[in-house]
Amino acid sequence: MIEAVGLTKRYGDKTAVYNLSFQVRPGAVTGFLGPNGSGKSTTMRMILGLDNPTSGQVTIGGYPYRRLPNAPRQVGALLDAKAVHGGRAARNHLLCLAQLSGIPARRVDEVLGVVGLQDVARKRSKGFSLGMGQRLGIAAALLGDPQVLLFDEPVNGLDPEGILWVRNLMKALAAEGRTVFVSSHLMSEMAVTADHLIVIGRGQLLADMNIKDFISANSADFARVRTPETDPQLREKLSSALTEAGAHVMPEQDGALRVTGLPLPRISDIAHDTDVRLWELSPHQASLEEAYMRMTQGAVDYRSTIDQKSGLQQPLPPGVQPPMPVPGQGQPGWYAPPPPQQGGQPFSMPQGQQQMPQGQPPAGPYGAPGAAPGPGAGAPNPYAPQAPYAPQAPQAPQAPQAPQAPQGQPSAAAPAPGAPAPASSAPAADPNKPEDAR
Ligand SMILES: Nc1ncnc2c1ncn2[C@@H]1O[C@H](COP(=O)(O)OP(=O)(O)OP(=O)(O)O)[C@@H](O)[C@H]1O
Repeated sequence: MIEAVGLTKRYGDKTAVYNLSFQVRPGAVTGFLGPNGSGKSTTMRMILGLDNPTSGQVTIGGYPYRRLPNAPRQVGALLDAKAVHGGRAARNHLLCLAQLSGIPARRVDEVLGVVGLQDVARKRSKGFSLGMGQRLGIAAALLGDPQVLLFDEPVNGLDPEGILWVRNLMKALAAEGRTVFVSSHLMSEMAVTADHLIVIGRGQLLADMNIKDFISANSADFARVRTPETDPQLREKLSSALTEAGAHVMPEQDGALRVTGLPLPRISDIAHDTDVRLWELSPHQASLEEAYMRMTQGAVDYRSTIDQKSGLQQPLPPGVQPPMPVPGQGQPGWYAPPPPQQGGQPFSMPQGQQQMPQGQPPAGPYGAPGAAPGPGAGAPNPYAPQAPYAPQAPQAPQAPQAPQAPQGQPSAAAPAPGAPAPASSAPAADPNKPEDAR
């Protein structure tokens, strides 16, 4: 188990992590989420002894990483896939790591097979693609057959087959009782991989809960209502009647209406009373992405602006409307708060219609996709069936409270021997400036 207590890290004036306390338990995949610059990599570096906390502590199995007996056999990590000697062949890179940790050489061939790199084992890693580099980093993490594994953005650059493989790998490792802590910005992937979530924003804990609880706590169910396309006036008529009855109604791109704040039977009654026929009236649950966006919207530091293309844009032809926002694509305002709802959820999802799948770890050990038979490639390749996942629309954001400005001294990074290299850094900001809110 990984346990952080009051973990704080400051780089000069910049507070990267503030007073984080959480536990990452064995036997589950724990997703580590947060916007860019929220402190995920910094936290992982502190877990691995690559950075010293300014205050607080983090332990693995009760020990700080640097005091862990034979740490590389107990903890494996992928922090930065580029942190390899590019002139060294993949196999030699792993052999060096193995020798440093007293791991037998045959294990190197095993992990090369597991990640599907056996055919390029003797090639220099500087010629590797991003995805091949990720696979090599994962191989290094698995080398010591550790009980605790940390992965920072492991699916970066992987092809769809590789993403599926990593998903199954994480689940299989957790099913074997290991502690698996994985950061990612790919919400759809996290939704089908993680059992538990730790979410941070601006270095502070925003949520530490089961993934299903996270979605229900941060999103509202909604109804999709579709009126006959042949008569657009019916849509307007129903929309006004629903709004009058207290619903929040948003048009969707395909002509349907997204309705929150009223139970399904009430929507049906209103449609009947206003003499509007319905082509669809269906219950929906928000996705992890929508729940995440809602929770973290107030903690996003780096936000894009609309490209005005000043002087470059052709005016729209007469009668042509600008495109509508698409749910889940993050347009400003899409996650705006809906009006208050009475009694919480407008309606509940019927049993068996929950869209968040639970982890379904493959029965056997993990294997790489497309791994040709070779040294150590004997592991079966479990493409476990995946539960369906249908992203739906977002709801209201809740701005997290701005952290207090903690007092403390910056401390220098000090990599531990045999541990992965730290991730890159960015310019510091003044934590006491109002716009930084730290
Ligand atoms: N060595 C460093 N010196 C100064 N500031 C740093 C250093 N490392 C990280 N930071 C700052 O700490 C904050 C957290 O960075 P960190 O890399 O941990 O975020 P992250 O959540 O991993 O981001 P991303 O999702 O973009 O990878 C950022 O504002 C970053 O600029």
